[in-house]
Amino acid sequence: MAILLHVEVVQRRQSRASKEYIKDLVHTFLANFVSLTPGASLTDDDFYENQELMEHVQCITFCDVENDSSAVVLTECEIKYHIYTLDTFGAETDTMMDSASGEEIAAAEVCALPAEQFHGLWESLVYDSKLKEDTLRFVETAFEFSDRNVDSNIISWNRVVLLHGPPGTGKTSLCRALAQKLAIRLSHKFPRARLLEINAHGLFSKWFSESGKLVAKLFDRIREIVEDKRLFACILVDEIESLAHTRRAAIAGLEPSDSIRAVNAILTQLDRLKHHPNALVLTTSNVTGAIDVAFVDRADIKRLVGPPSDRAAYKILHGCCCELMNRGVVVPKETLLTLHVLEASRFADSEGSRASLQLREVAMEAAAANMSGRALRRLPFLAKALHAPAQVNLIQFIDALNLALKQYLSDIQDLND
Ligand SMILES: Nc1ncnc2c1ncn2[C@@H]1O[C@H](COP(=O)(O)OP(=O)(O)OP(=O)(O)O)[C@@H](O)[C@H]1O
Repeated sequence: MAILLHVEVVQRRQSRASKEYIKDLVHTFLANFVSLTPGASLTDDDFYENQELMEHVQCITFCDVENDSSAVVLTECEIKYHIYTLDTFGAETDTMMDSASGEEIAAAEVCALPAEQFHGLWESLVYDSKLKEDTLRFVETAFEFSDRNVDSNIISWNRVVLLHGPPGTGKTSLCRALAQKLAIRLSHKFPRARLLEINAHGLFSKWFSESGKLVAKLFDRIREIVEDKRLFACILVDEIESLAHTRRAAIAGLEPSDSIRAVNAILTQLDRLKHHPNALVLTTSNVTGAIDVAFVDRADIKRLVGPPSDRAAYKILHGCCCELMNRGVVVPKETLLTLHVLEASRFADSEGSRASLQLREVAMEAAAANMSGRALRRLPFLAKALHAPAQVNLIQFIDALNLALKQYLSDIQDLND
């Protein structure tokens, strides 16, 4: 069976060419390649000699659902093209006024998709399990069921996703990346797409005398958006546990009891969205135990998102080092081996593998300490700022990464003591 390869093509905003024309252009260009690596992208640097591509295309990314890293042979692939432009306007904050206190609350952020700010986010997230692919497939299946009018009384699905796990493991980023990916993949059905991020923590971190009304107003606005059946709407509720926290505080008499009503209103309103086949609810939580059982039950897919394993940590640090070499921060540009190549050589020590093996040591130590993806991505910055000479080569930089990691672990230890 042929491998399905999705080729995502970002068309330049100023290009007026038709999608069909861009598709032919890219297809002809790809005939120059024998194999491609899923997750890889081609930009100006890779096709600057092709005038037509330069004029119309900003970036070409390859993704296949089965395989996230090893190369695929083009003649064995069925290629699906997705041609789109990126929205550059950024997010718009939807504010609401609590008329009793006069305080203004940022209730939601709305942004048109696919957005420039989320470009490449999907590819930058590294997980060992098939978390990204599974989540994407789940949502695609939910939309297929809706398309085929599968009776939801017989097979129930709500188009609600819950990602939970420790802070900094990429839950919010994954939700945003998923929304962007779906906006691209489902554009034949939904030519327009929006991401609405509800600030649950902001709405409930403090009691506003009119929380109930604010929730109602917020969902009036969301309903207005989802009424457009040709628009795909992703509603992201970060830190959903803050709803449960408010409920508990109200029951304990620490908050006015009508705050329970406001929280219940959010849950009911989220529930109602399931009647809109163009709406998807994405939620995240740092603490699974504290989430409302009523809510957990509604989510079709609940996935634990943990800190990167040593393999994922290596991939993340590998990507960081390559970026710094590409930008001339670490010079000269040298080859860092991928994990596949290291494994194939059984981690044999040689001139060409030394830097990679040292980087792997750092990755293994970071993973053993359960370092979050967020902390890991910050490590190269700390290494350059505090532990590297002004002119730094790759081996020196990996030494600096090691020192930065040691410092991080000792700072964490001090905090825990
Ligand atoms: N597995 C990962 N692969 C690559 N990058 C990661 C990974 N996990 C986290 N990051 C990076 O860490 C940063 C923080 O991620 P994000 O805010 O999405 O995490 P979170 O789990 O939602 O955190 P919180 O619960 O504290 O809000 C992002 O820049 C993201 O790119």
